[in-house]
Amino acid sequence: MVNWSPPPETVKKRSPWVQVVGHAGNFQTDSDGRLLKKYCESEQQCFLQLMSDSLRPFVPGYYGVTQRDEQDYNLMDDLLADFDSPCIMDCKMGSRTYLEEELKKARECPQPRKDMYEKMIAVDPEAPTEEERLQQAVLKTRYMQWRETLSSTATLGFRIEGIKKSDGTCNTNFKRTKCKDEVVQALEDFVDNNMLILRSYQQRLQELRDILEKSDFFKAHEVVGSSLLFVHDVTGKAGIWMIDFGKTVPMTPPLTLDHRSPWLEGNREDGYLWGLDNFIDILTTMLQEK
Ligand SMILES: Nc1ncnc2c1ncn2[C@@H]1O[C@H](COP(=O)(O)OP(=O)(O)OP(=O)(O)O)[C@@H](O)[C@H]1O
Ligand SMILES: O=P(O)(O)O[C@@H]1[C@H](O)[C@H](O)[C@@H](OP(=O)(O)O)[C@H](OP(=O)(O)O)[C@H]1O
Repeated sequence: MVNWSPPPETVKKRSPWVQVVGHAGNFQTDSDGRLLKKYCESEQQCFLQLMSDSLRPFVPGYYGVTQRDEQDYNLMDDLLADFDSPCIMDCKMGSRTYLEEELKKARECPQPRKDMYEKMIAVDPEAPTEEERLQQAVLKTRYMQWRETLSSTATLGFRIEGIKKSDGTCNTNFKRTKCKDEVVQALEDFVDNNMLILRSYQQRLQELRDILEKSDFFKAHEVVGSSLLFVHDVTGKAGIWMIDFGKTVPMTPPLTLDHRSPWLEGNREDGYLWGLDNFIDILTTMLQEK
């Protein structure tokens, strides 16, 4: 028997997976270019529906639930697997980052959080109210609203959460990146002024918008806290995918959302498409000005 192995140059090197932002300890990798994310039932329900929705090309492939060390995980494609030392950006979409349900619960049973108070004063010691200062704690919804107005979430309907460059540097210090000029600067730095990459991203976002406007899944879900993951590498390859459906919840039929109308409590609008429109406009202006 002859043992054959391919010549070294044809063996594809897989870049190791890296997490840009999000909860620490939520992910594990496997050897097949797949990722395990701690099981969340609502996320599983979304993935199951997305696999037969028109949005399928814009989300990681989903392979069901798996167990490791007695913990359940949702198994999905590692979107970085086909890239060579990728640059990665996580942008949280929408004008609201907490569910209406969370607001209701916070009113019925307020649970002020000390960790969020600490995170708040680390950024702005003046931000807490007198009452919050006395309690040394803030409600989660209050913290989330504060984060929205401090960043571009409230004014543009999306915000940059983190950027990891191909040289390994990682920046998650975007809490105060709010106005258009600051967003543009961060985007220019992310693509290293490569207009071909920027054009690919603009086209991919336009394709995504076309599909979102027709998707049955999207119409029927409040999409909160979900991100777009931007990935490109030195070969010029670039892609964008929707990730994180932990707070994407179904509307009660026949209710639907347009994802552009301003949020008024009770209407459950999330501002996702409003944010995407703004994102596309920003990229278009950047390309015109070059
Ligand atoms: N399918 C994927 N392929 C590659 N990287 C991924 C994938 N899903 C998530 N990631 C990485 O993990 C990070 C966190 O992902 P995600 O938002 O799903 O986690 P989370 O813990 O639910 O976050 P949050 O704190 O916003 O709730 C992303 O920024 C990205 O770097
Ligand atoms: O980015 P920050 O400022 O660190 O704040 C976190 C961020 O808003 C996460 O999206 C949120 O998790 P969810 O989206 O799952 O609500 C988390 O809440 P948590 O601490 O309750 O997990 C916050 O602490």
